[in-house]
Amino acid sequence: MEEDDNPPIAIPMDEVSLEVPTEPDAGAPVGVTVITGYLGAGKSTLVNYILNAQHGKRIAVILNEFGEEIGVERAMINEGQGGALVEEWVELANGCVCCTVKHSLVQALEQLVQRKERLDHILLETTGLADPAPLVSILWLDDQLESAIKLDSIVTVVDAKNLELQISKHADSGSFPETFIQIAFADIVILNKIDLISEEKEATQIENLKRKIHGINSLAVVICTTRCQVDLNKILNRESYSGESNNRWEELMEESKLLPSSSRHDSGVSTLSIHQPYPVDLDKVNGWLEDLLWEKRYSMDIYRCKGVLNVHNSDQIHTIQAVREVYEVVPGREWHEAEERINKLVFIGRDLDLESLENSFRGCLTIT
Ligand SMILES: Nc1nc2c(ncn2[C@@H]2O[C@H](COP(=O)(O)OP(=O)(O)OP(=O)(O)O)[C@@H](O)[C@H]2O)c(=O)[nH]1
Repeated sequence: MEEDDNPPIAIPMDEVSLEVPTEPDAGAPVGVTVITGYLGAGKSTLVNYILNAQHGKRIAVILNEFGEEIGVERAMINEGQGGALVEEWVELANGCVCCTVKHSLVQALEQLVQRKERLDHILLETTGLADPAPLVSILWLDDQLESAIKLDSIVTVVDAKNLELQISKHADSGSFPETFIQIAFADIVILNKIDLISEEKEATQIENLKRKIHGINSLAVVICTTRCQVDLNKILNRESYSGESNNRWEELMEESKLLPSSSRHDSGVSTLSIHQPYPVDLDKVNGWLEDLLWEKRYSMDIYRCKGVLNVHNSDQIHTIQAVREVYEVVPGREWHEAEERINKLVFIGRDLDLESLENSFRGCLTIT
């Protein structure tokens, strides 16, 4: 099949050789990785690569033409161990992803994982979906409802040859094309088509592109590929939305070159972080998040927020996760003795204003 041919709606995987390290426990929800990316960036190439790789996992791939009319769709599942592809029917309501489809999609996913042969992972390619947020929040919320599936992470494929043009063309225009939004929501960015960059310029161009990606989303892990040939360990079971993954993104926050002091107000899509050592009142933090995310009191368009909180009278690290207006604050492990108790919050969005964020957050502190 040509890569550009119509792909099947859902497909799973053959047995394989790339190792996916952690054995999922039988009762645990099956992880769903959402794949986004601009037209032609290489999403189908990634899906085909995974379908043909040797990793020994049963991975279903669902390709969904959001924005198109959606009805009953075909799903194909490989029955492991060199077995034949089995077709499934995934029933999706017609309509927009913001309303009916997302619920029927979750139901369809749940039916898929309730088959007698357990799936190890699901990839959901979101062709035609400019903004993954509605889908992401419903998958994430569904996890909170303890269903058979859970959102694992968002992978955005970008075209290394065209990214610079796409970004610079829209940088000052006030329009925010898919590329910005898709990078802003990404936990992992696959910087694909590296082969199309001339060899002598490769190192500097890659550095430059990584800087641009991190300028939009400092927390994204960037992986360079040709034809999306990526180590699956790096994109599956990342648990980007679980409290357990805090250590990983705490490290990222340390490593990422966050730029609060140089860009105090950025009208584009960017990342900002705030740091405060004093303990906070949890109720006030909830009120503050609702002001920010629901009421948009400070006129910022926040796509993602991640962070840790030093909560008054608590020895537990509390973590914040937000996707657009949906947020949660969850208590996690205890602070280690040697650890500096601190509030660290990272925001990814448009029109971010450091001063407003810092000033308003001060209202949550129990010490002023
Ligand atoms: N040279 C080169 N070509 C690539 C690479 N990855 C993908 N392609 C080609 O780029 C074209 C687009 O790739 P697709 O995988 O179809 O991209 P897509 O994101 O699924 O595209 P849409 O479904 O149209 O959104 C195809 O012709 C691929 O063969 C790469 O790393 N290098």
